[in-house]
Amino acid sequence: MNSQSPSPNRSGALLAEQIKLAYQQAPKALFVTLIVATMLAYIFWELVGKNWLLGWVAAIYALTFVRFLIVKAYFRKKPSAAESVIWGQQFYIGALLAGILWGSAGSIFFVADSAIHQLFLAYLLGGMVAGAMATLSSYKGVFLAFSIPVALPFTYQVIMHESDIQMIIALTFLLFVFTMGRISHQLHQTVTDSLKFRFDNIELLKRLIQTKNQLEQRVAERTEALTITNDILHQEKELFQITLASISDAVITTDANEKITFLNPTAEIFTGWSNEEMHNKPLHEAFHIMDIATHKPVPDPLADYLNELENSPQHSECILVNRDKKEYIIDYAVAPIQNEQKHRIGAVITFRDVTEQRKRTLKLAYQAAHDSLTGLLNRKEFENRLSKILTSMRKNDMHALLYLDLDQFKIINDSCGHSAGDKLLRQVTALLHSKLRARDTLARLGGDEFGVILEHCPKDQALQVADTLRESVQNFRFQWRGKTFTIGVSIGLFPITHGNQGLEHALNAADSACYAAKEQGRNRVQLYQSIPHLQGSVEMQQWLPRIRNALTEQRFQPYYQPTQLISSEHAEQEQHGVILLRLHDENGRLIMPGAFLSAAGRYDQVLPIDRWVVQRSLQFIRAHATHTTNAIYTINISGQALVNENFLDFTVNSIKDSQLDPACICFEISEQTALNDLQHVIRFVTTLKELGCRISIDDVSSNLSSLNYLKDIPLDYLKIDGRVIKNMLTDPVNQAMVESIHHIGHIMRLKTIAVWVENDQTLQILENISVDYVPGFWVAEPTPLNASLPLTDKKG
Ligand SMILES: Nc1nc2c(ncn2[C@@H]2O[C@H](COP(=O)(O)OP(=O)(O)OP(=O)(O)O)[C@@H](O)[C@H]2O)c(=O)[nH]1
Repeated sequence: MNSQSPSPNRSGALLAEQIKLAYQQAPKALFVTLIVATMLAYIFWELVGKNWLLGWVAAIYALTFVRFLIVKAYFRKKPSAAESVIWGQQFYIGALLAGILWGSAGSIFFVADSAIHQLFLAYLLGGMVAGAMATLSSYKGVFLAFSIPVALPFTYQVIMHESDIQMIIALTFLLFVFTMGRISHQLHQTVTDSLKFRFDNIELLKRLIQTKNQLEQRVAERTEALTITNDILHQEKELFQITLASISDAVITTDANEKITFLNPTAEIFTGWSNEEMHNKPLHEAFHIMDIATHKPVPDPLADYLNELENSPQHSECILVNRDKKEYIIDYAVAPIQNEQKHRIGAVITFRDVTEQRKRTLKLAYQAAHDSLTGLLNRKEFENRLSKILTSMRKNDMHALLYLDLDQFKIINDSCGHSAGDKLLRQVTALLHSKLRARDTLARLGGDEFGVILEHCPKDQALQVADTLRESVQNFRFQWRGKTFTIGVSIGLFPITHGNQGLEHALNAADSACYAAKEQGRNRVQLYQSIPHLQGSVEMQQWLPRIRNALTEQRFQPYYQPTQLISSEHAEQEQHGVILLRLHDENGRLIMPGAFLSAAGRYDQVLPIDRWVVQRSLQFIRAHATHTTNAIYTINISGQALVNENFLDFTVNSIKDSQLDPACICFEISEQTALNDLQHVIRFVTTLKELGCRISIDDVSSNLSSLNYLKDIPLDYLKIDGRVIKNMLTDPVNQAMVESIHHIGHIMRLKTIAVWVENDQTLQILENISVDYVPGFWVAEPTPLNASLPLTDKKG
């Protein structure tokens, strides 16, 4: 606050202080007044009238007493600044009255003829004024209120006597009073200034105290906030430490200079170093890692991440070599630690052991790419590698693809069991391996089929390699429980050159060549290019989509050919017939089964065809069962269908669903099929026989060993091989064979059927032998099955 322009509050306080100072001086002044008044009365006792003197003294004493009481009341009351004004006025009046009384003393005690007494009076009144100057100056105006009444009566008295001495006394007295007035004014000013100064100091002090309090408060608040922050930081640190200690991942933190600042317990276990040992050590001392592929140390694991600090941590796999030189495969990630200004102040490396996981992954990958029996690559992986080779072919590259299929491997399985077959496959694998270069690829493509890729191997050299393989397999002797077996291998060779048509073509070509090798008598190498009916093989491949389309477009057509009963031994009039299969091609031409069945067999399409045939035949038989009684319909079943468990279930269910009498259905299988897989055939035949169906066996020759096997199959009909019938007229041996087959058949309680009857003489001989039935073109042409028409034949 500015001391030059005090505020109303402040000027009130200032006045109150001045009044207070005046009151504080009052007791001493009043006391002195009493002494001086008493002394004055004593000195002038004899010189002035007693009444005036006593009256004056009584008045002084009374006034002084009253003023004393006021002073006392003031200190008791301790008035506020506002109340002080009244007290000041009372004080003022008291001083004025006192001044008037002392002024009256200047008249009462004036001794006109005694200059010494006048001088003494002047001295005494001057003393009172001087005393008033000292005690009343603090309160402005009070000094004048006292001094002027004191000075005037005496001055008047002196001046009235008009002597020089008295004039001098009067002037000197007035000068003194005036001087006292000036001093009083200055004193008042000084008191006022010092009071103001005091107020300023108090104000300043107050503000200082206030500021100090505010500062203390802020310090207290800051301290409290700091304490809370410290607490939070401490808790977070605790949480951080506990989290790091309890997580299963290993964690290492570094500062900006890649010096280690912390290792969590998992990291301690993996690295073999403790947190204390590694504190402030370079990262690589604890985190010594190597590249998985090259096995070379990774010098600075953080280097790759420096440019990617903004990105989320990238994971990498590497080998961690610990303190004891033990190696782990780890998956690790690096993340930067940044300050608020985004400056890197360190890094966090987290890692975990993926050794087992990696081993499992490798194992799974290995299993996915390898054959479990032989350990060779499987077909899928073989195709992958072949595909890669084909796509990376350069102009002059020459490779070769071999397709190997063991010959008569089934015999080993059938006669010695599957485990023997497995053993043979493993031994053949080792044998083939030993004949190939390390860079060649050998794979097991399925069952007894192998594939070989001979990289950078021209055709002639590949032919030599293929023949070496073939010869090794041919010379190989398989031992099983004291017996020795030999096998062969048929190999198809496809030279891979720049501009080949891709993976599928290469595989099909090698497969076709292998198939051709089989066709030509097995145990040989067949070069794809040199197959004269190569085009035929390619055509065969084209049958796959055609057969599929024919099935979906319902272009297969069943035909029916009746069989004639020629034996007179039979009283019953059974009507027999065979259901045959034909195909209408895309242009409506009729295709015989010989054209597509081998392709169907090669490309696994026989089963869907057989299913279709069974279903359509049963529909047809059901439709005609009302027209014809005692009719038996023969349906041909392929070898692939016979060994298929689902097909047997399908057939049984279809017959049950058709609600036909199973006795009117006859299933026909070929002798070769029956002998190939006797076990499956017996199961198939027995199941259908139990259902009530009949079974016919086709193409039976006079091979005694095969007839011996057939004893075990519960058959109804025996169809004599057409090639034997055909030459009966010219070859008596054939006729004898037919007789013996018929004879054996009858002994086995089977009815015999002779096929390929092309003339009446043959028919006559067959009637003489008492063969039971004769089918074929000689009897009746096959006719398309039409559900609406009754069956007809040439019989009779
Ligand atoms: N032991 C054994 N046999 C298998 C395995 N895989 C398939 N086979 C059999 O291998 C045989 C292969 O059949 P084919 O190639 O038609 O028989 P093959 O006797 O070699 O006849 P050709 O090849 O015409 O000379 C079938 O009998 C399968 O059951 C296997 O892992 N172990």
